[in-house]
Amino acid sequence: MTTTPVALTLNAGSSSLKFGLFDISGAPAVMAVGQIDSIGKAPRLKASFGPGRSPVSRDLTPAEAADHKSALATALAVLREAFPRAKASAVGHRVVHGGPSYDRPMVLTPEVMEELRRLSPFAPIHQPHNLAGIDAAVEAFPEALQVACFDTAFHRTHPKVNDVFALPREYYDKGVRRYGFHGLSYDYISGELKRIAPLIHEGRVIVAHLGNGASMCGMIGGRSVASTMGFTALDGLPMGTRTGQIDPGVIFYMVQQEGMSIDEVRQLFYSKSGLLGLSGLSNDMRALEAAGTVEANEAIDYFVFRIRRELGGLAAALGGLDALVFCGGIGENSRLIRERVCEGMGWIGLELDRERNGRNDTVISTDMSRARVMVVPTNEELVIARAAKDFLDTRG
Ligand SMILES: Nc1ncnc2c1ncn2[C@@H]1O[C@H](COP(=O)(O)OP(=O)(O)O)[C@@H](O)[C@H]1O
Ligand SMILES: CC(=O)OP(=O)(O)O
Ligand SMILES: [Mg+2]
Repeated sequence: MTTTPVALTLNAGSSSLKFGLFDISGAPAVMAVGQIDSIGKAPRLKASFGPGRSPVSRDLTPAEAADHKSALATALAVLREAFPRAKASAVGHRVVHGGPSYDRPMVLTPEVMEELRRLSPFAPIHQPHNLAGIDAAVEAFPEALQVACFDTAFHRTHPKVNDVFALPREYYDKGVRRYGFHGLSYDYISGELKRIAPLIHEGRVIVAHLGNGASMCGMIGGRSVASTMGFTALDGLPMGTRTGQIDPGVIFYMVQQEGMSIDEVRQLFYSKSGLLGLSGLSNDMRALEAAGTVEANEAIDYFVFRIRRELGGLAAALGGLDALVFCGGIGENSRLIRERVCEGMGWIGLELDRERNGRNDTVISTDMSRARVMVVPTNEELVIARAAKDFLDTRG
């Protein structure tokens, strides 16, 4: 049996499971990363195992990933086959909701689990999967340290004005607040900026995490000041299947005039709207860019329009802008979206260099641009692995 300490990371999304295996004898070094997409529909596995080993990319049978639990079993089987002697000393979990009090990773105890279960209604398409992943991991690795890393934790530095809704005060005390999400991604980007662009890191930065879920975060000195997601991961930008910001009056209309139940409205807002709803075609930006239909183009127009609106709003909250950073599947890969977001944004100091953008360079603004535009691939798994290692180290 190997003596190398290893951490497993699990990141259960609404329809995907991302996993990583890290050697944590020093700074976490990736041994394997992978993901299973389209769980419960047409599942597909992708995994890579470092230099000299062939990556895997194959369709799974429906039974291999019928739900998150079976997807986890499949992922573990793939990892065991690739690293038969590895034994996880710690399992780090991405947990979307940490509520008002968790502002850093936590070791999972029965008390913490109970609090996280209580938060499930706040993140209905994420939290139950995160918790199911934890239960399954405890069963599979009973001796490993189980660590939760929260999407909300990074935003606990929000000033109160960015934390409240204009509701009677009692609801704030009950936890009805603007939490903000994608914090592991923002944490990673903040750390990367400190490493590769320390002066920018000290300044006013807007990070656009544009994936299937999408949000933006305004930071000063690498700390979150404001973000577009609020009480749940439904607010802010339109997403693959989520509405983003919407007049809450629409909910009353759907219930009272369309005769929908609250569950049906939830389904509609979380799973049938966003890019999918507007395009009538797909939640996948690649498919929309390729389609060229009026509806697909309108979906892209709305996505870009809302990003640009939030950019202006966040810049106002920060008192100016020193850099815009793109990350997430769309932010890291879509030249078109980046170009359209930055088009005509000279007034806010952004000037894109088309060639650099076309090459996916790290800096994609011109040398004359007052604010820098950057593409920084995010790495939520590494943030989780670091937290797991820190806990293991402090426990000796
Ligand atoms: N080359 C590309 N061009 C445009 N969009 C892309 C490209 N590659 C990936 N994407 C988009 O990225 C999104 C998924 O992002 P990702 O960050 O992996 O999502 P999540 O982690 O939230 O599931 C999808 O909409 C996908 O179409
Ligand atoms: C919080 C959230 O929206 O997460 P994801 O992007 O994984 O859906
Ligand atoms: Mg994501």
